[in-house]
Amino acid sequence: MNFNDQEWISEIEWLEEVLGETRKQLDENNSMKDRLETDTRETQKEMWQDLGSVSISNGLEQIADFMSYINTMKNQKRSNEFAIKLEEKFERILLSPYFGRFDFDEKNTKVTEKCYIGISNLIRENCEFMIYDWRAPISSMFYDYEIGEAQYDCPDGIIKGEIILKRQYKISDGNMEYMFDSNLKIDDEILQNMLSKNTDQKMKAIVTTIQREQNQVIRNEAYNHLIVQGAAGSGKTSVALHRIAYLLYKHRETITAKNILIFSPNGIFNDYISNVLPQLGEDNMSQTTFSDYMHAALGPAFRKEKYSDMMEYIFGADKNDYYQIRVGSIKLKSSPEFYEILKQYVEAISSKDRNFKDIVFNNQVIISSEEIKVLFFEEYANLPLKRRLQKIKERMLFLIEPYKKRRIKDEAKRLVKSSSIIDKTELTIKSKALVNAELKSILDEIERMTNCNFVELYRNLYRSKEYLNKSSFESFSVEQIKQIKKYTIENLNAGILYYEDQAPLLLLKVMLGELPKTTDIKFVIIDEAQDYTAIQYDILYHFFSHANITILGDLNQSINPYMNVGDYALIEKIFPRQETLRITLNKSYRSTIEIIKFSRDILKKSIEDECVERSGELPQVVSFNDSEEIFERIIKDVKHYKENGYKSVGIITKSVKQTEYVYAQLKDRVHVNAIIHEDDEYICDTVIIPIYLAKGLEFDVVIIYDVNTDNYCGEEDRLQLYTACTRALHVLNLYYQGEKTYLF
Ligand SMILES: Nc1ncnc2c1ncn2[C@@H]1O[C@H](COP(=O)(O)OP(=O)(O)OP(=O)(O)O)[C@@H](O)[C@H]1O
Repeated sequence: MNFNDQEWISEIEWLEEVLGETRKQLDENNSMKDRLETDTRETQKEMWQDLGSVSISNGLEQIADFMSYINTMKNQKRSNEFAIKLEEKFERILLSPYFGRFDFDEKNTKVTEKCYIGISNLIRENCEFMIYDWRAPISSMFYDYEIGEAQYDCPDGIIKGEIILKRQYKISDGNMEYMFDSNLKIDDEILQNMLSKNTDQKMKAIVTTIQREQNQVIRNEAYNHLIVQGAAGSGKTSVALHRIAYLLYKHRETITAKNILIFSPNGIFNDYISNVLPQLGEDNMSQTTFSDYMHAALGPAFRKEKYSDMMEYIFGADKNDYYQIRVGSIKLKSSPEFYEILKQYVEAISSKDRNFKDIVFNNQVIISSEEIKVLFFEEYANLPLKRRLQKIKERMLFLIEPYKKRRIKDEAKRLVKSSSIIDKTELTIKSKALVNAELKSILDEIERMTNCNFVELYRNLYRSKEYLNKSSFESFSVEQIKQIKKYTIENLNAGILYYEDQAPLLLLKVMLGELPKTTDIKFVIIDEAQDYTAIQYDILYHFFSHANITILGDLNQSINPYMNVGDYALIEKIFPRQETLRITLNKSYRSTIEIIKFSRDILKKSIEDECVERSGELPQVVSFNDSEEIFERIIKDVKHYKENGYKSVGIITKSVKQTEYVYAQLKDRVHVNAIIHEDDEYICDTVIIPIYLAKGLEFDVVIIYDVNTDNYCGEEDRLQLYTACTRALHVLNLYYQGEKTYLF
């Protein structure tokens, strides 16, 4: 759209006014910061001068003075940190103060408000908003409405009116590059422009082009928990991070970034997303992986396998008999049936009579078996088993105590009479020792009745005939179940906890009441949600039942064929239904139409999802005579694409083993990097990487190494291949030698 001179001039004037106001506020802030720094130095100096004359006589008074200095310095530090944050904010505004504007006629008022939208608020002394933060209630209309009737929700209620103008800007280094009116939704032109760029850095903020359906997720607070299913590239991770920024703004009085925790697939991904919140002017939230969180909760016992080691085993190990048992074990323990059985098992052991016996000491019944049963089955029935048994044990020991004391006294008298002990300490030690020996069998009995050893209970599950049998697991043969049970017991005996046993053991601990809930985390984000099992969700819900949980995933990207959620209905059984909303994001933003179409064909199901109309090269599937020919082609490709301005090239393999092999072949012939550990740094360059570490990432160019029948041989490889293809923004090439996989 062309602007007449007057319109352009008034926009430039407004930009100057905004920049001028920002500079003024920046100067004021800087003067205040200087003053604060001087004050802090002065306080320190004064304190050391005063402390230099410490004396014993006025000690207390000086402690009070000292505390007062410390408090003053703490306040000065806080004010200083605040001033630094403000300085950063003003500097950000000077570079690009706003990216959008809409003019809003509020109903029943005669005023039209020009709302400029940027990363942060800019407010004049007279309280006029020169820029609204994109997260302010009024700003939601920028994302939700086109020209015409509009409304927004604010603390005073719903405000209705009409949007009469919508405009977008590109301002860099304080200069207006362009602006245009967008009468419809946030204009595809800007979006297309953003999406067609090459990735030259970690993940970026999308605040200027957030789409309406994405905005619904970012700002949704009507439900405690959200489950977001979104196609590959539909912006789930971006939405998750912008939601965090939104929550930090909305609840700034009560929460900080420390109260938000994101569960992501691995350290590479954590690194990849680490720039988004700082770009939005916020501190990064706490980040973890389920594996790390679980390992900490399980404690130091056992050699615990890492998630990536399990994945490597699944994709890289020889498929011998042992492999079949291991994979069977992973499948069985990740199944919804196993989850149900584990719950039934806990229910059963929690209500099983533990053969309670009378506690008799010195011919006196201290607590009868009937009384213990009343405690166990009635009085403490609402507590989880571990806590119930602990309380019963404490009660028994409490009841024994007076009898024990009396016996010690009697024994001491007897010793005085019958022996030559006169030393009081020796007498106490001896009489206590004698009574403790008498009590040994009783204490052993109490221990037997109240002991709750999780590992033993977990092991017993595999020893029992009742729980794990053919009738519960139709897709497993009797022999397979027998082998899995034996294999599990052997590993537990050897002190090894394979990844598939870790969540069940942890859930057992959780259900029996061993682990407390986490209360300082108020918002939890679970990304790549398809890769969690029902047991893992139950654990997360237990730990974070006080928090709001947002779950984002794509069932079509379940890269672990044996360990995944399978269906969100399972999660809805764990999270209270009335508090949980399921949302779908069905527009893809990442890839060209050609890549999206090619990838969707791999899924072999009809998908109605939309995509941004951006065209590029057709994906190439090329056959070669041997690996060496593939390597030569990859070398040519890397050079070609780099020369043509593409920044990131992902050479995706099946496993770490294959990544290492390809890297060894290429490293001296072309500039490449290899990512092989889950905690490696994200590299925006040419990288060779296994699929399971590449999930969530994206590359300008994706080359999938050797899509032959050896590497992609069965249905269990379909979703991996889909995930690999959908990592590409602009170019996708698939190379193979031998026979091409039948999957596409
Ligand atoms: N509204 C938007 N405006 C601009 N870019 C967007 C928008 N939404 C998503 N994108 C871009 O699309 C790409 C994919 O986004 P993101 O990684 O968040 O999607 P995802 O659903 O998590 O992907 P996947 O599940 O396939 O890993 C990113 O480059 C992101 O910047």
